[in-house]
Amino acid sequence: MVKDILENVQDVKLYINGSFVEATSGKAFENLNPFTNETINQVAEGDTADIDEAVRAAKAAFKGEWGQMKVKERLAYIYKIADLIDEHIHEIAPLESYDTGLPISQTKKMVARAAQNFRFYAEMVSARLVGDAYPVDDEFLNYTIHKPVGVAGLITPWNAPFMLETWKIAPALATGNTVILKPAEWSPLTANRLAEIIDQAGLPDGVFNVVHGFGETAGASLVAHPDVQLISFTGETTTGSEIMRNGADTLKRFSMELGGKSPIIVFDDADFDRALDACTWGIFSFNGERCTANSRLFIHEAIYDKFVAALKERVDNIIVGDPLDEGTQIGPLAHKTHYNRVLSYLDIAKEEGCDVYSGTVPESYKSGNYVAPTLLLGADNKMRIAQEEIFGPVMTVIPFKDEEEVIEKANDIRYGLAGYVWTKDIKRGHRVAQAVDAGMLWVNSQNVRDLRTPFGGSKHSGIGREGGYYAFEFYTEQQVIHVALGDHHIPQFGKKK
Ligand SMILES: NC(=O)c1ccc[n+]([C@@H]2O[C@H](COP(=O)([O-])OP(=O)(O)OC[C@H]3O[C@@H](n4cnc5c(N)ncnc54)[C@H](O)[C@@H]3O)[C@@H](O)[C@H]2O)c1
Ligand SMILES: O=C/C=C/C=C(\O)C(=O)O
Repeated sequence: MVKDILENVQDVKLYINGSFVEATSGKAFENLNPFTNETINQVAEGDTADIDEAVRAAKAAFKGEWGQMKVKERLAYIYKIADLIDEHIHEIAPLESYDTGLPISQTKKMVARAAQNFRFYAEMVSARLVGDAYPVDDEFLNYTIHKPVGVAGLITPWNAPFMLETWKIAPALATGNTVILKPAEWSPLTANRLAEIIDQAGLPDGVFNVVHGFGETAGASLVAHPDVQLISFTGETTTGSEIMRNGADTLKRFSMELGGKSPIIVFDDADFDRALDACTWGIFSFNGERCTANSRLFIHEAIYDKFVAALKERVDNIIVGDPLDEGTQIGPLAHKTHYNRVLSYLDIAKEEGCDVYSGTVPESYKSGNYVAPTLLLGADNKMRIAQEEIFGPVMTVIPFKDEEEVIEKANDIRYGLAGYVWTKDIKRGHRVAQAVDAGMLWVNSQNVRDLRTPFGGSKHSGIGREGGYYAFEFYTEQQVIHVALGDHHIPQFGKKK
């Protein structure tokens, strides 16, 4: 069945105003399979004209049926999308693996999480999208309501495309906005599948639109469009800055989920085996292309040798393979360009004096974008390989002596997305977690998500938060209504005495 799905992948069109259409320019770009670097299909290359068309449709839908719809009815569509995703996991997950190189066992879980994103926001909106009341004695009742903002522009990356797209689309739609998604150009297949699912769910035309294309053209036009009220962006830090510059003239509201170089700190009293499991999973799952990956390991000097020996054994035994094989733990990186960038960091590591320890890639996979799981040993936090986001299955390993030193080093970086602390000392666990400058910390755990909590980073890792109530702050406009309950005093300007 999977073979049939992949052999029958069609060219991808734009989804605008309820129809699948070619780009206005007639142009298309090639989509490659990271496993073979062969062409999968052609993708319609949207640009300014298509963004204009999509914005027109989204604006009309917002003013029309979708904007007028009762909340219960709107949320029924959101639940329907969740159900349809669940029904089609077994075809969406292989498409995602085919397009990105992510192992199928992991994409299956991510697709299930995507369905959950829709369900979660339908529940959040029905139970929690409430305003506040501010009675003022018997003079006023002031209260707030949340209104959708309008047309939402969502710009997403290729590293976990389906899950990250739905993490934005679900709250944007559930709160009543209309949406234009600009997916990453390296991973268009499942965004297209989502358009088909949303079409099947029967949402009114123009409520959800997908414009494929490049960041510099389609993405930039979406950011600059005066009728797009907000941009939620996930991607690289430098792209985030560029987008903020380009959106300044039209005063866009921004949510920025950006890069990371997150520390995992393992103290000598940590549960050794669990810390080892978490540390390996945290850098090598998603092929290391995870924003919250623990890409900097700080390991206490008393257990450094033993922990590194155990890590090497894991690296030797990780199953590098075909992303569509159930047993595969690491697949090829999403694109040749990114692969070359990640490899360039292995050269930099050698130049900076690290001991580069890599697993192996089976000979039969040499045409894919495979980077073997790699440890950069004997590193110093000042090195480029400790400061820059590599975004591959590569972990920088740094020894430390004491708590004060490790906190300073963990924070000596421009990023602040996530962090992980391993210790059996509960006081130290809290203390160190609170001292790390990052948006999200986990104590004695890998990156386990709770959709209710604020997701996002500090410093150069982002602005704002997604998740739970935090999505309401971003995707809705709070309006306050002041109602006089009696005849309070009004100054009488210009009234003759
Ligand atoms: N903090 C988070 O939640 C989070 C989650 C996932 C990924 N990321 C980060 O994303 C990066 C990897 O993703 P990527 O390489 O796709 O990022 P990227 O910044 O290159 O691209 C992301 C998206 O932005 C678009 N884009 C590029 N230039 C644009 C422009 N000038 N105007 C508008 N849109 C533009 C791209 O086409 C793509 O859709 C990593 O840095 C990773 O850490 C962060
Ligand atoms: O690449 C960014 C993805 C972040 C989300 C997670 O790591 C996750 O939710 O598992």
